[in-house]
Amino acid sequence: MTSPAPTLALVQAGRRLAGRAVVRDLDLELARGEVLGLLGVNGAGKTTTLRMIAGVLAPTSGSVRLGGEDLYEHPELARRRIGYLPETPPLHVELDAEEYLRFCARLHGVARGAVTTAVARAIERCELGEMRRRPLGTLSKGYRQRVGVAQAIVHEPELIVLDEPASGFDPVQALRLRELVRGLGREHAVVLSTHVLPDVSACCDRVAILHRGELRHAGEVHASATTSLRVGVARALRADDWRALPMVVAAEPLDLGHWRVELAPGSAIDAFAAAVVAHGFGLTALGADALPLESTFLAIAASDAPAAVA
Ligand SMILES: Nc1ncnc2c1ncn2[C@@H]1O[C@H](COP(=O)(O)OP(=O)(O)OP(=O)(O)O)[C@@H](O)[C@H]1O
Repeated sequence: MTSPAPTLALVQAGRRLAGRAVVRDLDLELARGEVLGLLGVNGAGKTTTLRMIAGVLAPTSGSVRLGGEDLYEHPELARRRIGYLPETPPLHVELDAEEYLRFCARLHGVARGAVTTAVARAIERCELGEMRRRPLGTLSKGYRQRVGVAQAIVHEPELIVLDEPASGFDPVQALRLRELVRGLGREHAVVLSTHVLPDVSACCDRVAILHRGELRHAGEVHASATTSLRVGVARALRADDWRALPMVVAAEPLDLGHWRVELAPGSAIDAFAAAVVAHGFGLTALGADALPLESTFLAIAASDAPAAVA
């Protein structure tokens, strides 16, 4: 039996703009139930990639496939089965959120009788209830962005593509957005471009890092998180003190009372915590260290040497 085609597949996809190869030879796959974070410095090619994935920009080489079907041989797929939040949401300022979302739902092929329920669900998920009757032109940037997310999900698409969705959000809204994206990722395939590394750690299963139009890194967000920990201790320690714990392969101080500790692959975190306590270090905090993603990103951003694709 052949396995089903992934929700999204980029096969050697590339795009030239103004005579220049802006994105080259991208190979990526994404299944329903996964959230992919697309990272890259300004100009890396994220928006161009998202536009190809969303079906609004044709690749000039390779292909983009939705459930195994070429998006450019079947352009109607994008309208019904993909939801896209571009950098600037295409809002009709004179409409209110409810009217606009009804319009979007119909445009994306939601049956007339199902529109009211679909719009109510999108309004609830994006917490737009209080604002649903206000003309879009009078909403704050954060609320307009929420309406932009709502139009991308109102038709329950298989694939949701979000370009910088947290742009204009205050910190509370940004945290809520993380929860929303995680929730969407349980039922859909989600691609999210962002500059915010903690957003990727918090709500993505996988990460792809673009640099100068090439995929420089692709892998699991949490693949190495269990071996790199941020540990708080009450006792003043030297790096050598950590050698007493058999599972520790490296330790470096971060600030007074905090260490980054690398564990040998396969080490159990509860055994490590027990050892820290048994040695009387005075454990005050223990958490996953976000550094692997951050250091990978910074190394790629700083260097033009090709890096491994995991
Ligand atoms: N229409 C266009 N014509 C020519 N070049 C373009 C066009 N659109 C984008 N580019 C170039 O392609 C490259 C990638 O742009 P893109 O917007 O995809 O990057 P990005 O990673 O999304 O950047 P940012 O984080 O700043 O939004 C940039 O060098 C940009 O100048």
